[in-house]
Order: sequence, then C-alpha cells, then structure tokens
Amino acid sequence: MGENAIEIEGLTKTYAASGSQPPKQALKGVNLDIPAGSIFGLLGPNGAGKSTLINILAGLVVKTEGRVRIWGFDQDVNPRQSRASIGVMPQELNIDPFFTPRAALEVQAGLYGVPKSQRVTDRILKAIGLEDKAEAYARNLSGGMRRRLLLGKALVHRPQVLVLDEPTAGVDIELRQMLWANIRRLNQEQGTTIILTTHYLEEAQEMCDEIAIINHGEVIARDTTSALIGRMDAKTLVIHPEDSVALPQMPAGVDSCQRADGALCFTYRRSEIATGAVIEAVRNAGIVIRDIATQEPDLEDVFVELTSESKGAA
Ligand SMILES: Nc1ncnc2c1ncn2[C@@H]1O[C@H](COP(=O)(O)OP(=O)(O)OP(=O)(O)O)[C@@H](O)[C@H]1O
Repeated sequence: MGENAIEIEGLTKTYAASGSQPPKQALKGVNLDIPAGSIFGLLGPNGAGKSTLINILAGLVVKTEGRVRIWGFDQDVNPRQSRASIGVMPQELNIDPFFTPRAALEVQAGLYGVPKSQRVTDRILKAIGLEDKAEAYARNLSGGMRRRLLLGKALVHRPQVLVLDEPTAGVDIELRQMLWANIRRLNQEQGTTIILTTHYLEEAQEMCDEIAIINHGEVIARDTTSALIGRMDAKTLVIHPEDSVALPQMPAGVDSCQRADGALCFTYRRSEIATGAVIEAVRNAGIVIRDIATQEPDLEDVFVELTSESKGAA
C-alpha cells in the first residue's frame, strides 16, 4: 500500500435524464488523492457533488468515467478488494427495527463475508457504547444510539478507510463529542483513514488534517486545513475606546468602520500592514484603548470566498 488511501483520477458522473429533467453532470473530472492515515474533510455547498463522490467510493453509484483506487485496489480491476477496504456510515438512519444491535452487526458481518471466528461484535458494541443495549430492538433505540449503531455497522469488516456522510448532522453536543472521540480513536489507534463530509465548518477545522472543497462537481481547493486558512490574508482588529470617539485617520490600506456599540473595526492585509501600526495610528489620534480583540480568518471565510469566486464558472 502506497501513501494514499484513495486515488481518484478524471472522475465524472452524469446522471441520466429522467422525465422533464435533463441529464445532470454531478462530477466534472475530479482528481483527488487522500493520504493514508489522515482525517480528510470533503466540503462544499448543497448539490456540489459530495454525496455522489462518496457513493461512488462506496460502490453505491456507478461512475461515468475515470479511475478510483481504494487502498491500492482499482474499483474496476479488483472490485471485491476495493469494496472490502472501505466502510461507509450513511446519513440516513436506515436500520431494521426488528434487529437488535448485536444481530444487526452480525448480519452486516455476514454480508461482508467475515467468518464467525474473526468477528469483533463485542468489541464494536463496546466501542460505540451500546453494550447494554446489545439485545434491545433497534426500534427502541434513541436517534443517537441508532447513529452509533450505523457507525458500528460500517466497522464490521475492519475497513482501512471509513467514510462518514454528515456524521453529526442534527445530533446534540454530547453525542457529537462521543462520535468524534470514537472516530479520533479509530484514526489514532488503528490508523484508519477517515473521510467525512460536514456542514459544520468549525468541526472540519477542528477535526480534519486536510480538506478538499468541491463546487459544481469540481475540486476548487485542496490543502492542509492550516494552509487553507493561511491563504486568507485579511485580519480585523476591534478596538474598544475608553470614551466615545470618532473614527480616526488610518494608514492607506486599512478599512475602518464603527460598530453600533462604539467599537472601532479595522480590516487590513496581514502581509502588508503590521497590527502595531494600526494600534499606533489609533493612539496617535489621542484615543485611549480600553480593550482590543483580533478576528483571525477561519475556514468559513475561506469557504465563502472560494465558493463565491467559482459561482460564475457553473
Ligand atoms: N440520482 C440522481 N439523479 C439525478 N441527479 C442527481 C441524482 N443524485 C444527485 N443528483 C444531482 O447531482 C448534483 C450533485 O448532488 P450530490 O447529492 O452529490 O451533492 P451534495 O454535494 O452531496 O449535496 P448535499 O450537501 O445537498 O447532500 C445535484 O445537482 C443533484 O441534484
């Protein structure tokens, strides 16, 4: 196995026309390598093509063109091995209500051809915190427990690559933290490569080593999370003056505004203007500073800038 868990080359997907709907090209030649052992985020606005990409990886959607290698196995050449290398936790809570968690895991293991002697059902039940619910009917499980069971089902064949489609959408903070702890542990202790889509950019920023941003079926950015954020050059300084004051004269390149609460905001390029120079200009105007805060760019800023830039390209 090389250093990439996933290698995607020239991947396209066109959904056929149906009724009055014209054909839809959901992926337009995606090239993407996902390093083994990483926690990789796949971000993009609604309809960008994330689910299509994930579903192709999972073998649920048939690609139109291109190559996909999972853990070194070409999907077309070694379909069985490539499928055995990946586990998918879907977004929908599609759990058979009449199975107990133990039975659901056993059935899933059977589907993947895991011999009884190699099954790790108890270990998975423990990892997802459902030991004491192992014999309960799934219809009696809470939404959070069902979600954890879905994670467990994705793990029965011990895949090297785990794909999570919006794993924490609509779940409460406590469960979200528990899911993340589980996922981090899998990544750290077993080296499982994690690929996830999320609408929570804060979560992606906190969890993911690397990120690809998809828009209109194309990868428009792919980098380490910190490098992506580093691309944003803007910085905002918020100064709370001791007394109410007017906006002072500022050096060229500084955008000034005053908030309703009287605070002064200065936005400038970090690469061009030093924060010290901004503060000095404020002091030179005779303003006494009570408090200062800075606002650094975050993933949300990067996301908004990149996806709005490429809007016209659709
Ligand atoms: N089965 C299908 N038939 C026709 N068009 C489809 C089908 N599935 C998805 N599409 C279209 O392909 C495009 C990409 O959809 P996809 O579900 O991959 O996006 P997404 O990034 O996952 O969006 P979301 O965040 O809303 O889940 C959209 O325009 C969607 O309407």
